[in-house]
Amino acid sequence: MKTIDELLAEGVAGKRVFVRADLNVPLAEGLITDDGRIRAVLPTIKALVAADAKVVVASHLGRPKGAPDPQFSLLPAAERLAELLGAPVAFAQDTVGPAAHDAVNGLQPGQVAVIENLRFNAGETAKDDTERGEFADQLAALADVYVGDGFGAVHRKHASVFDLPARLPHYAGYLIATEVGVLKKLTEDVKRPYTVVLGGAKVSDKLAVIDELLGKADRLLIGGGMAYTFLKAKGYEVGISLLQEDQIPVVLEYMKRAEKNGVELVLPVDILVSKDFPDLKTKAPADFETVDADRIPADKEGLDIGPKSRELFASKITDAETVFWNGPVGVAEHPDYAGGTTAIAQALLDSKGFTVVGGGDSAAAVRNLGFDESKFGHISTGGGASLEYLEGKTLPGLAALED
Ligand SMILES: Nc1ncnc2c1ncn2[C@@H]1O[C@H](COP(=O)(O)OP(=O)(O)OP(=O)(O)O)[C@@H](O)[C@H]1O
Ligand SMILES: O=C(O)[C@H](O)COP(=O)(O)O
Repeated sequence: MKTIDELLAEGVAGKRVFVRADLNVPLAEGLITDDGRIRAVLPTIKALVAADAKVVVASHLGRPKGAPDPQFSLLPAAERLAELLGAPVAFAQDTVGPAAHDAVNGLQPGQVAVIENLRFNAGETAKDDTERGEFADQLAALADVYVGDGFGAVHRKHASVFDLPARLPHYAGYLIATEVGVLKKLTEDVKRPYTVVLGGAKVSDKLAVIDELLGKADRLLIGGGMAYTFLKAKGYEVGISLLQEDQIPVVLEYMKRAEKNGVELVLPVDILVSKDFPDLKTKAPADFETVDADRIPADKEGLDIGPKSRELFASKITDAETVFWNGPVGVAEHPDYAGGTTAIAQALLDSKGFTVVGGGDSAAAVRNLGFDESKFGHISTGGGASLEYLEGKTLPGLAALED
């Protein structure tokens, strides 16, 4: 894999460099609640600016359905990027149309433009190779060189991640190089006990990862939206909690295999439940109660792990030599449901081992809850991406950067 240092050594002045970043930041009413993913790509952008490249930054944001959708505009991210760079950033209101071409053609060496959300185009995420390829051709027309630095999206076989680098000279940016360097440590010679904590809301994406982790981790702690499919598989009522009903047979097989392999599979023993999902805008106090995990009322949903679970999970984290954590264990954006996630973050800090936090929302939760990110071994910008890397899968966005 060629790195950006090689590109800089070859000389990039006046060239149009396409930087595929992951600027998929959490937003509340159009305001960025955590800019960690933007800050993470700054070293690459700054180096290209200093080398007098014309820098074209592209990313997805959220999951729009292949057409423009104002709530997913990248404009707030472009504005924050300008603030962080301390320099103007041009913003194109389309991705490969006339506005994008105008913005790129208007760049002077050392200037930066951001093009609109890649997923406003169906070609970006298309399953069909030809459709994705056609969109990649349109993106390629905007640049001379490709730098892949959107680590959070390298597990996606998308046009800008997988097909575009095949069409341009391609290099890995500093963020990807750092992320891969750290995560590699967790795939080679991992120190034991090795605890993995899984939470979050992308349940169907992340359940599959457990398959591999059952052969690698010593302890698997399941919280967040993922826990309810396991509790349901145990025969418990889960009310209106997040549930992946079709995955129950898979989860039952995981539970059997964990026992056979001697992997401790730890589920919450108590849950904070409510009739309503909390209001994340007003953060108005929630109406919740704490119940044992086998006593979730049929009309309520689980929104955080309870105090007994926090203690149980912490005990499996603090004496581990290696800890990987992806996904808030509750709806941590709301103060009433942030207690579980706070307890997990604190347990990682109390652990004597090497700790890695992975994921956009997990990293945001850690920072927004007031933890000092420098105290963790590594905070990865990728949740799904880091999990799939740990699974040992070939990630399309990394494979595409190989020569
Ligand atoms: N019990 C729950 N019910 C509903 N949502 C939950 C629950 N627990 C956690 N969540 C939500 O999960 C979301 C984060 O999940 P997600 O899987 O996206 O994690 P992530 O760290 O961002 O990883 P990635 O980078 O892959 O997106 C948060 O918005 C949080 O509110
Ligand atoms: O948040 C993430 O994990 C990345 O930005 C990828 O987003 P996606 O899961 O919508 O592809």
